[in-house]
Amino acid sequence: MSYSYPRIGLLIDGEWIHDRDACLQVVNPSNEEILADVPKATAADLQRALAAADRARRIWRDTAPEARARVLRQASALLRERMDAFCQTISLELGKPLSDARYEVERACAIMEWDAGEAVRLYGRINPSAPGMLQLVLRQPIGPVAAFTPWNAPLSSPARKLSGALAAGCSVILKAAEETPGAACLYAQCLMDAGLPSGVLSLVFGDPNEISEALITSPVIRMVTFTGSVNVGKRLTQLAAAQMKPVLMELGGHAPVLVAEDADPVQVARMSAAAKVRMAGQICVSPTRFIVHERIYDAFLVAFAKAVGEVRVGDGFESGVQMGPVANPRRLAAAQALVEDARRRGARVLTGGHRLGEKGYFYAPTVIADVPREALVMSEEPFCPLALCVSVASLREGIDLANSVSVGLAGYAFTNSLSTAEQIGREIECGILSINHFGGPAPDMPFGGLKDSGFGREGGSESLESYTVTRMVSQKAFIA
Ligand SMILES: NC(=O)c1ccc[n+]([C@@H]2O[C@H](COP(=O)([O-])OP(=O)(O)OC[C@H]3O[C@@H](n4cnc5c(N)ncnc54)[C@H](O)[C@@H]3O)[C@@H](O)[C@H]2O)c1
Ligand SMILES: O=S(=O)(O)c1ccc(CO)cc1
Repeated sequence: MSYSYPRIGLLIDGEWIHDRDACLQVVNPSNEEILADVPKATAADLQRALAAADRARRIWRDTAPEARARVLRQASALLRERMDAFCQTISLELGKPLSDARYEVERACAIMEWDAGEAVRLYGRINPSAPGMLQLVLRQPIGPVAAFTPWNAPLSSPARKLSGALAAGCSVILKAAEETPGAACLYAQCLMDAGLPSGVLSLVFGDPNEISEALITSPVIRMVTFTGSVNVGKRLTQLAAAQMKPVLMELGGHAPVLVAEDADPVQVARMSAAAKVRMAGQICVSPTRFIVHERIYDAFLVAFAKAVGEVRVGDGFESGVQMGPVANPRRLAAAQALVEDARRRGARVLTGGHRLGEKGYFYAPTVIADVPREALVMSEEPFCPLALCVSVASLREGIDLANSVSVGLAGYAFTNSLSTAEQIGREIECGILSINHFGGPAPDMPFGGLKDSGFGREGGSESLESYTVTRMVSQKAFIA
């Protein structure tokens, strides 16, 4: 069966542009076939996108919040209508199993519907004052936003950023990932078809450094939002700081999973296997360091290696496949190098630890036991299906190990003890903690990290905060 992949274009001021040199070819990571060329925005294209965002800024700011919410809800309805096209596109460009792609589309819809509701709840306040004086606190759109999204969530990452910014009343220029541009193009078309005025959204691809430099240093752009690696996040933050522009940074993680001595090791191992292979481990909240109490460590390892070893890996279009390939040869090389380094330092590979097949970027889901603290993989985000297991003698040792990395995004813990759960909740340094499950935050909960994982929150009642400024207006009833 053949599946169709969208034509990739730049969307600037309501017009799709295709006739540009290619900056990259999109490759299907399951079979290495070329899917499309990605047009490279020129410097003049970026200037046009900036001019459009500047012009549309006032139009969208002054559009009633309920009308903005209607556009987002209508776009969400279109996503559901076009579900098959989205799922096929995501599976083609990223290799995700179709069921995971469907989850991503549904999550994008839920995020947009949440933000649509928040658009009409952007309350200011009236401060108490003497008669004849009105003191208003207003929350207004910050202005044009430059948004940068990565390849691992080709739809839900752009949806997260666009729906927050658009709900708040900002125009946006999105640079989505060149590696997975198809879902972003389909998504931009849904927003246009839902009635978003021309120029409020532009979508560009090209050289990431050139684009970030041109957008962030332009006086038109008032705020920068990025999801991706810590290194790039720090570079963009420095660039924005030099222009006195605020940022929202959703960066990497290295999530610990604390398994306390009172937890059921077999049950936790089975749940851990399913969570580890989600998105082939290429997600910032992926559970990575399994920190297990020594009394249940061996039982956990046996059950974990068995469950991970049984995961069905393959092309996302095959039925029953639980994990697809990694996204690109960079991730394959990273997996191989991190496993070799851990092996050299004395870690035991219990299952996986090698590439699968020669065509496509498949890497076997891997469990590594007794990983020394100094192994590179204990501090570098693997962003591939590697699970690292370590035993600890006490909860204290486990919490200290969990907190020993420079990032703090997601964390997980398993225990049947209320006091253990309470201590972990208080002491683990991460922005998102799930106890006794691997679910992440729904759209009504704030998502974001501590330390090098970035700052700002997406989702929750905080969702629109980054995209607004607070202003005060005081108004006397008469001129004294
Ligand atoms: N937090 C996340 O969701 C996330 C997503 C993707 C990658 N990553 C991290 O990145 C690591 C490596 O992946 P990679 O090789 O794709 O990483 P990378 O840092 O090279 O790229 C990540 C994303 O940032 C974009 N990017 C790169 N330079 C940019 C710039 N100057 N301006 C704007 N955008 C820019 C890329 O186009 C890509 O979409 C992973 O190991 C992981 O740690 C994190
Ligand atoms: O699938 S999700 O949990 O929504 C999710 C969260 C974060 C990111 C960014 O890495 C992608 C997908």
